[in-house]
Amino acid sequence: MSNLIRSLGYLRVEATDLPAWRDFGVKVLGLTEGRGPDPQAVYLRMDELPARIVVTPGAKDRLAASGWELADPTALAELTGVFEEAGIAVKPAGADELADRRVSHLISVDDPAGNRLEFFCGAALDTRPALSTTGTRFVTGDQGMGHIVLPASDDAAALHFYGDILGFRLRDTMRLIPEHIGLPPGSEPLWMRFLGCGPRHHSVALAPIPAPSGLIHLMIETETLDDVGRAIDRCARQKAPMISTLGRHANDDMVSFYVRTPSGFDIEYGYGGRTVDDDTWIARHTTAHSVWGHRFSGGGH
Ligand SMILES: Cc1ccc(O)c(O)c1CC[C@@H]1C(=O)CC[C@]2(C)C(=O)CC[C@@H]12
Ligand SMILES: [Fe+2]
Repeated sequence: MSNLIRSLGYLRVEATDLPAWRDFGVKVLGLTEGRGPDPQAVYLRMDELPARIVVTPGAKDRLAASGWELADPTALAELTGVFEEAGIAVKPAGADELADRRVSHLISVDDPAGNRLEFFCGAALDTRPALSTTGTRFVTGDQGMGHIVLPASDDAAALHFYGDILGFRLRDTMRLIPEHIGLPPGSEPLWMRFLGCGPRHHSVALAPIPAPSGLIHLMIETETLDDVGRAIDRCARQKAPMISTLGRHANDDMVSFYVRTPSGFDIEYGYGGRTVDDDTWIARHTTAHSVWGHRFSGGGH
């Protein structure tokens, strides 16, 4: 058990259509375009970090890596030791990768399902404020940039890696109905695991749902409900494919909707998620994904 990771820091996405991503990020999501070392990349900001979503040109649309923030080089060295003890291959970063990500220290590993994770500290701060042209403000800080849902077919292996090795805490479990995720009825029970590393209810969830892009969704959270309502209006205006209605999740209380990105995974756009205290939190188990709403269409979920 390490308990060294503070929050979700950034995502690196490879995409085939960069102009579509710039428009989607800025005009639909209300993110702010930043500048960075790669003139071909699209840097999307939410706060004082130089970028939270970095989109680089690629032959395929895929999540290249999620980046997780640690407090300092001591914590990162400790985590490196935890991986080595567990027999997990650690790839140190070269000077080019550090410069590209604007962090002082970085290592990367693959989880048991093959999802690439990067762990970093010493992120650069951007002195220019991230002023969204849509007026949107995002909830980040010690809650990080949001949460991600990653594909993981082996439940026990995923729980061991994220729980026992990374030290994430299991915050909730949901039983999935096979028909809801496009599988034949009556097969084995399927579990979705929600884990957290800080005050945010979950920073990562793991689901046995295949995802061609390597990501099921990224959740980003706004400061007001009106920010979510205005984003729904922008989806309609920009013809961005909303794949769920507005709803409130049963576990983290988030009021959100889902929209498809140009890379085929989804953004959950939410407001009002709960924070938890590890000293008093009790992990529960549910079969209902929402208190109301979240009717999915189109995308198959
Ligand atoms: C159930 C739930 C609670 C809080 C969240 O932030 C959250 O994203 C979810 C899961 C939504 C979930 C999904 O990501 C993939 C497709 C799923 C499994 C469905 O088919 C219903 C719920 C969907
Ligand atoms: Fe989510």
